[in-house]
Amino acid sequence: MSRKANVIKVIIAQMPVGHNKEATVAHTLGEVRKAAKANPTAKLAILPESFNCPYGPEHFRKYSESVPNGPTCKALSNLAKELKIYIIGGSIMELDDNKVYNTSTIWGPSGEFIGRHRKIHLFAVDIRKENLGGCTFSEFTELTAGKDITTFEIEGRKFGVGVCHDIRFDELAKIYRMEGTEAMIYPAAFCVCQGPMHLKMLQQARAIDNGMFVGTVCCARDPTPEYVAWGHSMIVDPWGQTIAEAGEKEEVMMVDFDFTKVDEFRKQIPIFNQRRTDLYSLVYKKN
Ligand SMILES: O=C(O)CCC(=O)C(=O)O
Repeated sequence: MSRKANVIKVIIAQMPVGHNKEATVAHTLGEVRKAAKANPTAKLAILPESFNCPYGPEHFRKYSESVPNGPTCKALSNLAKELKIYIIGGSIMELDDNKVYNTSTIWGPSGEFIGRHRKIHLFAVDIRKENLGGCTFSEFTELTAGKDITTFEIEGRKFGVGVCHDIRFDELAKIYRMEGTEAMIYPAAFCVCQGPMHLKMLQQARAIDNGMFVGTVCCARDPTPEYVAWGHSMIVDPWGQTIAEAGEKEEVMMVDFDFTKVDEFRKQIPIFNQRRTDLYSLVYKKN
């Protein structure tokens, strides 16, 4: 068996999303290119949720395209090949058989399509909170939910992918843990209401529950649309410590995922093996 990497350097690209899809994609991928050239040891780049489409149900179908052969996918594939890195392409709106999915695509260093994660838990809330402005939003009118979990490996370390609201479901993260995942990545678009309340705590909870890295890569703040993104992309280590956090604006961070922390946490706090599976169980009903 090949040796597992101890540290994997990752580019976290918190980017703004405009109304001109081509221009947004070109800008985002250009910033990733700059970061990768300045940091040639980076192995993976991650983009935000809905990174080429303003986050609102009225836009989803209009901006949707086919996976893996649409124009945004081609651009992601070409960039991965040019830079010889892995890319988790945030998410885009995928059109398939007249249905629209919120889909994260994953690309390998030869530009190959490794897989897709269709957001499993569609987002719908109606929150009223003094001082935070509240949030009423639903993806259910426009989107279809995915059914499958998605993992892939870089140098012997297993990454799992969810999309934004998927992070609220501890069962899903546990299933990924049962599949051997060591880092969960959630391209996200938390807004200014739930972001400050929950984003960090959710990441810490999923990380400590499962002894794994948990990363969110979010859209940068644009105060003009109805849905105002919180920004604050963040990487939390298996011990629940925040090792990187962006502000609210466009920002590219370089983050070392030191996987020896996963090994240490799992050895020193062996809760996964202490589960009372004689008393309870969690089952992934694979389709
Ligand atoms: O779960 C939340 O509060 C936010 C989720 C979200 O913004 C999304 O799924 O895009």
